[in-house]
Amino acid sequence: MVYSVEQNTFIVMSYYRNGTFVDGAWLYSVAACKQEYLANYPDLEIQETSLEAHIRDVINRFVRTGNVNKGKSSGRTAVSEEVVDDLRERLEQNRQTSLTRLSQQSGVPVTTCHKVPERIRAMNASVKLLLIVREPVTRAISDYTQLRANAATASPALPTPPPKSFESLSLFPNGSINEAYRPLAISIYHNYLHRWLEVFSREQILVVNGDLLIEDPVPQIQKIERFLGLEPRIGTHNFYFNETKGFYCLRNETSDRCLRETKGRKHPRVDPNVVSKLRRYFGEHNQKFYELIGEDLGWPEE
Ligand SMILES: Nc1ncnc2c1ncn2[C@@H]1O[C@H](COP(=O)(O)OS(=O)(=O)O)[C@@H](OP(=O)(O)O)[C@H]1O
Repeated sequence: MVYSVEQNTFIVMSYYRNGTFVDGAWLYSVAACKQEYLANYPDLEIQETSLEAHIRDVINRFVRTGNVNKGKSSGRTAVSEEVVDDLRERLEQNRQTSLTRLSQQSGVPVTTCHKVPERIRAMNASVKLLLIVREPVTRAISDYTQLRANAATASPALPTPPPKSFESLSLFPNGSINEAYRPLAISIYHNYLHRWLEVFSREQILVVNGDLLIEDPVPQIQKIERFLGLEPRIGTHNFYFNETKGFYCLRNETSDRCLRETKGRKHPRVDPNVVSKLRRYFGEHNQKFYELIGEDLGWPEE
């Protein structure tokens, strides 16, 4: 069966329109999209299983290329979370991969990341941005924990090699720091923030302390409300500490809701000497970051 551009466009719109926002994440359903498609095109004879496969194809293509139909691409690539995860994984597997090669493998143009601030300004020059940062070593361990969890679930049918420790990925055998290890590199915040400050004024960006957001969310959310010029509505009555999860969860008149399991994973124990070494390494980078934001976040340097 050949689908028209109109039908494929309908599929993409229906798929995303029927998404639901649950526990801080968007969930999409092929089944809901299929039902809507069948209701909209009742006269077409179609096998439901082949329609499901087609919906998946169209969505994958759309995510990969930004197009609903096969054929010549517009040259623009939609960089979805999946694409970012794919890039990360490729880098994890082979840290020597050049940007050019990575770009060829993934279809993401090398310059795409560099253009994001300009593209956002082109969309809305007075946009307000939130930058949530955690102490860089904790962030790196969080990132490592997430990558390890993703690798374990990626292909459950295949035997996975035992995971490497955070220590062995962060340090070379001679004890020097592996600066190319992505979870560490991404924690050097000034490397990224300066691009945004070339495009947006400092007043347009609110830096939120992610560690305080975890410990005591209400004051941080209230800061965000003020920054966004929203009517103050959030208070302590909106949160309760969930002992099982070990994090604050949301509460309103009708329900309680925690962030999903992938948020707030237990981190592995990391050798305190390695943590100290990494904190010393981040010291000068943190100072550069503080200078850019005009605020000292007081992250430990040992
Ligand atoms: N209330 C509440 N519940 C659960 N988790 C919370 C909460 N507030 C902040 N956090 C922290 O959010 C971290 C995950 O957010 P990320 O932005 O790193 O997630 S992701 O990379 O987009 O998946 C996640 O990091 P990890 O603890 O390393 O899992 C949490 O510490």
